[in-house]
Amino acid sequence: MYNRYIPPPKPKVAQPPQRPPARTYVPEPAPEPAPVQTSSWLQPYARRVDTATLKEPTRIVFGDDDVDTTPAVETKTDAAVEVPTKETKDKKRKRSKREDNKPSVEEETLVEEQSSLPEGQEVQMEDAPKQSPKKPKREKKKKTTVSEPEEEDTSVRKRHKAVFENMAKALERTQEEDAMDVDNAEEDEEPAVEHGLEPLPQPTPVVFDESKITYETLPPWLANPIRVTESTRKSFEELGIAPEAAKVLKTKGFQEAFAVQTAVLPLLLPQPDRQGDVVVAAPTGSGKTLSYVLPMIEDISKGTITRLRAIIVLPTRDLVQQVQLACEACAAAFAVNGGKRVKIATAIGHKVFKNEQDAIMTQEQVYDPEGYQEWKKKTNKLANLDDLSLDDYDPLNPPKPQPHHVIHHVPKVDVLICTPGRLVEHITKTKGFTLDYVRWLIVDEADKLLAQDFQHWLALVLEKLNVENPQHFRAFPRSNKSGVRKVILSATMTRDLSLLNCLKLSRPRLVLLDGTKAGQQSLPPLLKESAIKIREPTLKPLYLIDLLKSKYLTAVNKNLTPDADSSASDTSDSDSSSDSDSDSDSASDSSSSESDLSDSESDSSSDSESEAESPKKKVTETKKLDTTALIFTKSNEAALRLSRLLCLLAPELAGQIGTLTSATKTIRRTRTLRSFAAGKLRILVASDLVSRGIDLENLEHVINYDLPMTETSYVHRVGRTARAGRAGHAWTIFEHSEARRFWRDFAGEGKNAHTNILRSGQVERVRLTDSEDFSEERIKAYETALQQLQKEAKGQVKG
Ligand SMILES: Nc1ncnc2c1ncn2[C@@H]1O[C@H](COP(=O)(O)OP(=O)(O)OP(=O)(O)O)[C@@H](O)[C@H]1O
Repeated sequence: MYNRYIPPPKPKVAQPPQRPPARTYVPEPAPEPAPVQTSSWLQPYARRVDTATLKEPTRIVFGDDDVDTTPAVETKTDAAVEVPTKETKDKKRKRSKREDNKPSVEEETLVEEQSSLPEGQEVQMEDAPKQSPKKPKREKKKKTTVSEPEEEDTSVRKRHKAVFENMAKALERTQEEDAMDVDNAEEDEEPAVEHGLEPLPQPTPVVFDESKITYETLPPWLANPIRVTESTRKSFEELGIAPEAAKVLKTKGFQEAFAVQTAVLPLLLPQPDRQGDVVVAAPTGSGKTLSYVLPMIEDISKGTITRLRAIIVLPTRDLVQQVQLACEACAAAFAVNGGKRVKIATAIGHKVFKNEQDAIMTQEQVYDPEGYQEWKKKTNKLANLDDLSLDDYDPLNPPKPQPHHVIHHVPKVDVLICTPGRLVEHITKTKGFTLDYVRWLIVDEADKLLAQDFQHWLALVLEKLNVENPQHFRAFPRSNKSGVRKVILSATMTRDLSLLNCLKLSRPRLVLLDGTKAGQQSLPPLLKESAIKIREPTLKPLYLIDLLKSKYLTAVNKNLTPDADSSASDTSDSDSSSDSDSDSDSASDSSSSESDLSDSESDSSSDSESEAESPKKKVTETKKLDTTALIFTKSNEAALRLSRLLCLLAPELAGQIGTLTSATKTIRRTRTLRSFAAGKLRILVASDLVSRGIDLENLEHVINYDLPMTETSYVHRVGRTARAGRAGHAWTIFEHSEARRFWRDFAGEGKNAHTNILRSGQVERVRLTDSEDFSEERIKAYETALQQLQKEAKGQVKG
C-alpha cells in the first residue's frame, strides 16, 4: 500500500514580538488660560508674564522604542505629532538653569513618572503646559477615542492626569517665580544714582508762625487808631466846651485840655449825628478822667428830669472817690449857665446797704388812677392780712400815694460811680433801680475790670441797658441818638479781642498817644527810672532806709511838696506810725485782694473803731523829708511789717510814715491820703491797692521795694508819679536772683530783653555807697527791731 507522505509539521517559528505602532497621545489643545486675576496694584507684574507660551498645546510623546505587548491603541486625532523644536528646548534649558542647581519640577516629575511606568516605558515631556490642563470631562470623552483594553487605558489616563497635575502645579510656581524674576530684574536694572556725602534732600521743615498778633489781624478800629501827639494842647472852648464852663474849669486848675482830651472830647461831646463808642489807651497821669467826665456831664446837664443817665465802673473805692471829685468839679462848671446841676452818687460798700439805697433811690408820686385803685385793693387785702408777703409794701413804713397817684421807686441821681460788686447788688436787690435811662457806660481801668469779671457784672449790665428803646432820648432832643455810649479806658489797655468783644462796642474808635502801638505801655515822658541791686537780701530794710536818707531822694519839682508843718520838732497827731500799728489788725489779708471788686459788705458799722485806736505816740526830733515817696510791697502783710520796721529803725521818720493796704478801713484810707496830700505824711507804704489810678498830686518818688509781678503792674506803680506833665522818679530795689528778670522784663535791657514798656530814656543803675558796709551796731539794731516786731505780732495773735 501506498502511503501518502505527510510532511511533518513545521515547527512553529516563534514570531518576533510585533512592535506596536508608535502610540501618540495628543491631548486636546489646552484651554485658554483663565485670565489671571490681578489686583490693580499688581497689574504691572501681570503684564510682564509671557502669555504666548501659555497657549502652546501640551504634548506628551511616548518614544518609538517603547515596547508594549499590549495591543496598539489607536488614537483618532487630527492633531499632528509635534517634534520638540530647538527653540522650545533652549527655553526649557534656560529655565532649568535658573533653578540654582535644584532639579526642576519637571525633572522631578519625570523621574517620578518614569519610576511609576512599566519597564521600558518612559515619559517624555517636550514642553510644559503653562496653565492647568484640567478640562471638563465631557470634552475629554468627545475628542479622545480610547481603544482597548480599557482598563489599561484608564490607568494610563490616571497616570497622565497625575503627571499633568504635577506639571501644572510646577508650572504655576515657575510662572510666579518668572514674574518675580522679571520684576526683580527690572528693579535691579534701575539706573544707579550716585550720591556724594552731602545729606539727602529733606522736605522743607514746617515753620510755625510764632509772631504776635499784628495790626493786620486786628479789626479796622484797632488797626487804625486816632493818634495824638503828647505835646498837643487846646483850649476847652476850641473843643466845644461852653465858655462859662471853661471859665469855671480854669478856676479849678484846668487851664487847657491835655493831649488825650483834645482827641477824646470831640468824639464824645454831644452831636446830632450818631456817634460810636470810644476806647482810650493813654499813659498814666495823662488826664483820661477829665476826657470822659467833661462830655458826659455836659450831656446830662442838658436834661431836666433826674434819671440814672450814667454809670462809671472802677476797680477800687479810692478811685471811685477820686472820680467823684472830678465829676463834682465838672457838674459845677456846667450848672453855671442855666444847665441842670448833675447829681452824683457813689456805691462802694462803705455804707450799710440800706443807707446806700436811700442815697441813690427816692419815691415819686406818679399820676395813675388805675394803679391807685389796684394799690387800694392791695392795701385793703393787707389790712385783712391776706397777703403780707407783698414785696412793694412795707407795713412798718407804708408809702402813701396821693389820690389817683401811685408811688414809683426811682433813682435820685444822674451819675452813679461804683465798683462792679456793689453795682450788681443794686441791680439785683434795689427796688426800682433801673438802667433803662442810662446813656453813658464808662469802664475805667478796663483791663483789670474785664479780666476779673466779678459776679459777671458786665453781662448783667449790658443785659439791663436799654439800647433800643428811644424813649430815654426824649429828654435830650438836640443831642445825638447814639443810644448808650461806652467809653473804655486804661493805661494798659488789653489787646485781648475776646475781652473787648464782651463789651459789645458799637462803631468804636481807638485813641492812642503818638509813638505808641496798640499793646505797648508808655511811661510818662518826665519819669526817670533808677535801679538798685542789693548784695544782702536779709538786710533789705537797711538799704531802703539808706535810700530814704540819701542825697538821691530829694525834691524833683519846685513848690510841689507842701510843707504842712515846717517845725523841726513835731507832735504828730496825723496818720503816722500809730497808723501802722492800728492797721495791723487786718494783717491777715493776702495780696490777692488788691481791689474792691467784691465789696458787698459794708464796713461802715466799724468806722467808729478807727477813732479809738492805740494811744498816739509822741515823736520827737522829726526830720521832715523835703520830698515824698510811695513804697510798694508785695502784699498787705509786707506793707504793714515794713511800715512798722521803718518806724523802729528810723524813729526820725516815724511821724511821716502812713500805710495803705486793701485791708485798711475806707475812712482810714481816706484820712491817710488826705494827710499825704496836705504834706503831713511824706512816706506811704502800700500794697498794690493804690497802684492803679490813684492821683497823689505831690508824689515825687515811687520805690518798688518788692519787684512787681507783671509789666502792667510796674507801669501802674511807677505811673503814680510824673503825672499831669510833672516830673517824677521811680526806684526799683532788687536782689541778685531778681536781676535778670528786672532787666529783661521791666527795663528791656540785656540778652533776650522783652518788654512792651515804652520809655523815653533808660533805667539808670545806682549804687548806694553807704549800704555796702553796714556796721555791727546797725545790724544789731535791726535784729532787735525784728525781735520787737515778732513780739508785737505774738501779742496781736494772743489779743
Ligand atoms: N487839662 C488839665 N489841666 C490840668 N491838669 C489836669 C488836666 N487834666 C487832668 N489833669 C490832672 O492830671 C492828673 C492826672 O489825671 P488823671 O487822673 O485823669 O490821669 P489818668 O490818665 O486817668 O491816669 P491813670 O491812668 O493813672 O488813672 C490829675 O491830677 C488831674 O487833675
